[in-house]
Amino acid sequence: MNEIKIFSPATVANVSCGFDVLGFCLDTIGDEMVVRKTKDKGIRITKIEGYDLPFEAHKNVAGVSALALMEVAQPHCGFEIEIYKKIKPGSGIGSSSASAAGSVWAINQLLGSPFNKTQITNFAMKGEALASGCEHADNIAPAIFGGFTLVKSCTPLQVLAIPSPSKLYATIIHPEIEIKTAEARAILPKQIALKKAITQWANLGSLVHAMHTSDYELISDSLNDIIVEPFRSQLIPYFDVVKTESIKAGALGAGISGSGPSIFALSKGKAAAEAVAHAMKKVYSKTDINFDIHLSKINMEGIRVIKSN
Ligand SMILES: Nc1ncnc2c1ncn2[C@@H]1O[C@H](COP(=O)(O)OP(=O)(O)O)[C@@H](O)[C@H]1O
Ligand SMILES: N[C@@H](CCOP(=O)(O)O)C(=O)O
Repeated sequence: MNEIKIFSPATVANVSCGFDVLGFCLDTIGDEMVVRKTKDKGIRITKIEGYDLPFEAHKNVAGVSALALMEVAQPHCGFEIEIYKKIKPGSGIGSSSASAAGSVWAINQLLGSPFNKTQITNFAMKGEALASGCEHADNIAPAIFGGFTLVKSCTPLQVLAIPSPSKLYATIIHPEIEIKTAEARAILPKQIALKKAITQWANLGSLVHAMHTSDYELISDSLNDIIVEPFRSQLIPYFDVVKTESIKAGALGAGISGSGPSIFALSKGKAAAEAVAHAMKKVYSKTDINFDIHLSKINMEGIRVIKSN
């Protein structure tokens, strides 16, 4: 195989109570990338469509993760990368992760799959660190493993695949303001009160249990974030109204997607997710903020091949 075209999905990180550890993979929104072998060694980004992003490999997350893989793999060829960007950078649904994960996933395929998913995640984290200022894998892991993932540890990297109930649907609204992940991290407190930590890890534990047992009521009861959301929600206009209206419309829960400004809701079944989309739209329609909305089932496969030759 000399060339591969892939779909690299958007992802929702944190999922309310799982800051930096929990995430899930979306099905209906993602970037496309073409990666091909070249005789010249090294990584070249030859095309970027959709958004204005750096072409220099060491400044683009797709290049940084690819270079990390190359350093270990030392292949006898190089690679050129084309990025067809559909996920707006800074939208909170893993735009940088889709590129960072996509390039290494594709190169691994072209090299005959010498690395496993955990190793690919490790390389991709190097790219993600360029965008967010630190290595976190809660977007990268669901893009590579699919479904819901829990990052038990970053060093050494340990990713757990969490099952999810089959009727779970996500609704995402993206109000068109940009929040850089690095900036949304900088406003967070360095220390938290033990009492709050106890509530948060109880919610995370019960959410993971609920996913294993397909207990939708417990999912609903666990989707709370009392640590990060109070700070970041101030950066998102009408966040509280969108959240309240989503839950009134039938969502199991709603919260900030990644570092925002996108807001996600989880619902039981497509009809409920559509009702939530309607309620979310209604809020921003009354303002001068532009938005786009996505409905998606949980993508259990993660990154996938569109074509190869
Ligand atoms: N291939 C890429 N895709 C997206 N963002 C990239 C890429 N390469 C570098 N970046 C930089 O990463 C930042 C966006 O990342 P981030 O703030 O984490 O947004 P998101 O939450 O959408 O991932 C921007 O500063 C952007 O210029
Ligand atoms: N855990 C990270 C996730 C950032 O997600 P993104 O989609 O906004 O890049 C954080 O919350 O900072």
